Amino acid sequence: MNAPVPPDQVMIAPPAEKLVLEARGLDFFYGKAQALYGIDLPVARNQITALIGPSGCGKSTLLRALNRIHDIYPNQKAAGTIRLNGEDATAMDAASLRARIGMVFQKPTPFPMSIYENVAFGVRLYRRIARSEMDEIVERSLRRAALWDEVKDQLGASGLGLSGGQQQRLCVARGIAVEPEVLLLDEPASALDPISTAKLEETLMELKRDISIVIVTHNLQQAARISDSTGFMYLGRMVEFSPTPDLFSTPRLQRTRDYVTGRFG
Ligand SMILES: Nc1ncnc2c1ncn2[C@@H]1O[C@H](COP(=O)(O)OP(=O)(O)OP(=O)(O)O)[C@@H](O)[C@H]1O
Repeated sequence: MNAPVPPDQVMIAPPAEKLVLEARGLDFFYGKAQALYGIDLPVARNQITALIGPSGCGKSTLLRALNRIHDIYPNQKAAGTIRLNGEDATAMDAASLRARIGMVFQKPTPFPMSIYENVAFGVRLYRRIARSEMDEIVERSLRRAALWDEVKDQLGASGLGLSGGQQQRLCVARGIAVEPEVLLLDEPASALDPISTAKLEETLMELKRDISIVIVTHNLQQAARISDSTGFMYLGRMVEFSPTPDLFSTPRLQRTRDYVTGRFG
């Protein structure tokens, strides 16, 4: 008898009723070059989902596809299904989609305007509201991003004058001010010192009560510390997706084991 062939993919997804966002069979192309192959990504509500994998495996591409950033590049194309709270996200217009799925990038990207305006700007794109209500939204968002105490006396100062860690939390505040259902973060701590990283991680752990989070990270300890589920990607494929403790302590596939034990990557 032949030995059983090991599976080339393991997917231990959260129960369907817990999913807020779900990608299925997602392919992505930069011109003729295919960067994602049939990706399945289940994102559970009020959880942190981490994406890990070696450089170039497609983690950023996957986040960008979920946020439909490729819409502005004529040669980039995604195919497959993406459902957001049961709705077909590929049929939504990009602006409404981005109000519901926010994104924070690797480098802090505050706008060249005041701290207050950085947070208010996105809200104004979607709603016309009175100044007093905007003040409340700005304060609430800065509090939830754990930045309020550090900036409450300088809301009129430029966002560019903050430290890198503060700028990144400002970007989180900007991202959550529009109250998205999902927040995508692409290596948000890669430019931060350990103290700012710890603050950002605490912020994310707090935020997940209200917002579902997907985070790309190269820092395996960070994924293990803060996430509930982890997806390991390799060469544009989702190789193993499991509850985080399982993926790190008892990975099913050899390739995942090699990566999480630092044998390659
Ligand atoms: N703008 C682009 N045009 C063409 N190919 C691209 C572009 N951006 C990324 N790619 C390719 O797509 C693949 C996936 O890249 P991606 O940046 O998504 O990987 P990643 O896992 O996020 O890497 P890293 O961890 O280094 O950020 C790579 O082969 C990369 O060269």
